[in-house]
Amino acid sequence: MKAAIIGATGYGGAELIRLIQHHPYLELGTLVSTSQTGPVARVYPHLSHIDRSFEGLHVDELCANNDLIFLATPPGVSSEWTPLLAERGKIVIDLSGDFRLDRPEVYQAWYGKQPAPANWLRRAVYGLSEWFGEEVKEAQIISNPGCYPTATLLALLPLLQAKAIDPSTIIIDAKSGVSGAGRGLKQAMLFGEVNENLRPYKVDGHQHIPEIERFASFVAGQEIRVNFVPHLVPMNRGILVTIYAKRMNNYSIDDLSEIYQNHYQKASFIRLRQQEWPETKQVQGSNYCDIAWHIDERTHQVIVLSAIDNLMKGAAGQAIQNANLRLGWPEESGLTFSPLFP
Ligand SMILES: NC(=O)C1=CN([C@@H]2O[C@H](COP(=O)(O)OP(=O)(O)OC[C@H]3O[C@@H](n4cnc5c(N)ncnc54)[C@H](OP(=O)(O)O)[C@@H]3O)[C@@H](O)[C@H]2O)C=CC1
Ligand SMILES: CC(=O)N[C@@H](CCC(=O)OP(=O)(O)O)C(=O)O
Repeated sequence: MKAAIIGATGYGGAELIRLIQHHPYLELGTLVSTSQTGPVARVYPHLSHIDRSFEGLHVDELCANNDLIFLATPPGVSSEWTPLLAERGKIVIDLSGDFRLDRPEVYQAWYGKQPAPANWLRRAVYGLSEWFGEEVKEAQIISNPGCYPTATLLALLPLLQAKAIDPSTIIIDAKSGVSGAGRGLKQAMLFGEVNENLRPYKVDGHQHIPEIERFASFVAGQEIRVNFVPHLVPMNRGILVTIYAKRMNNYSIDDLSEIYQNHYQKASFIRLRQQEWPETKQVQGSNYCDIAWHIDERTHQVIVLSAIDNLMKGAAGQAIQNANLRLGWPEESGLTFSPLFP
């Protein structure tokens, strides 16, 4: 199966190239760039062993030469291209936020971009693989989750489903490495401004809030609002979220362990850590999500920690996991390598 990448010059695109190159069933198809032509090595010297070039975006040619199309493009791009590709029968996996929200006005409010038409939004399946894998198997448009929502929802959903926490008390404290912001030049991402700095941002509203609330509400069966504050950390890769919520129904730490074990017993990429706290270094370069939990018996507060690599489980790794599910291959195909350590 040939897989094209639109946005192949970005960080998500480069990670997809790396993963597809080692995939047992996928082959690199067209590598689309709207700004670059010429060899991949000119943009990414670390990929100089890959004898391929970037090409412009020509829809008919792209669809004729590829089976599967990944979009790793900024917000507002996929909403335009996905309908054209899907109408030509292609499977589309979108790494951007364009198809994660079901209501166009909500997308417009949080992303400030023109949304895809509502009927197209409804056709997309949310690719949080461990929760919606059965739907992904049948989907033509797979909307890959955001990096923060992936780390957050994987930790939060089992507790919401089990009614182990009070849904009105959820606080999500999140931290990300700089690759989460993409490869584009931005003054705020200069070494001198990021190094030795810990920066909260979008405290007054991050675009991942409605995505987290949509799927938390769906699983809990009630409308949920969360507090979410992201921080930029001077490291390349990784996300760590710490979630706080009030315990309900007097659940014990053993009950929480049982909830997580029951839910994730068959999930190859979820590593449940008991009394060992997740760290970004322990998942770096891999598709794992490490989750641990604790109850403060004095305050009745549940504390859950979750770590992923934002470019892997938070983007390209999960996109490949979804391609595997969709195409009927073992879910782990091309993703079984261990984290890079140290
Ligand atoms: N970085 C991360 O950790 C994560 C990113 N995401 C999402 O994935 C998507 C890609 O992210 P990332 O790789 O980091 O971003 P980058 O900024 O690194 O790359 C985006 C790429 O999109 C291409 N592009 C820009 N404008 C257009 C356009 N109008 N039409 C077609 N292609 C265009 C650019 O390539 P060129 O100019 O060569 O065409 C660019 O290389 C984004 O939506 C992001 O929000 C999701 C989860 C995690
Ligand atoms: C560190 C950093 O800047 N991270 C980005 C991650 C967003 C992202 O990946 O975009 P989607 O909305 O498409 O998921 C941010 O917080 O905006």
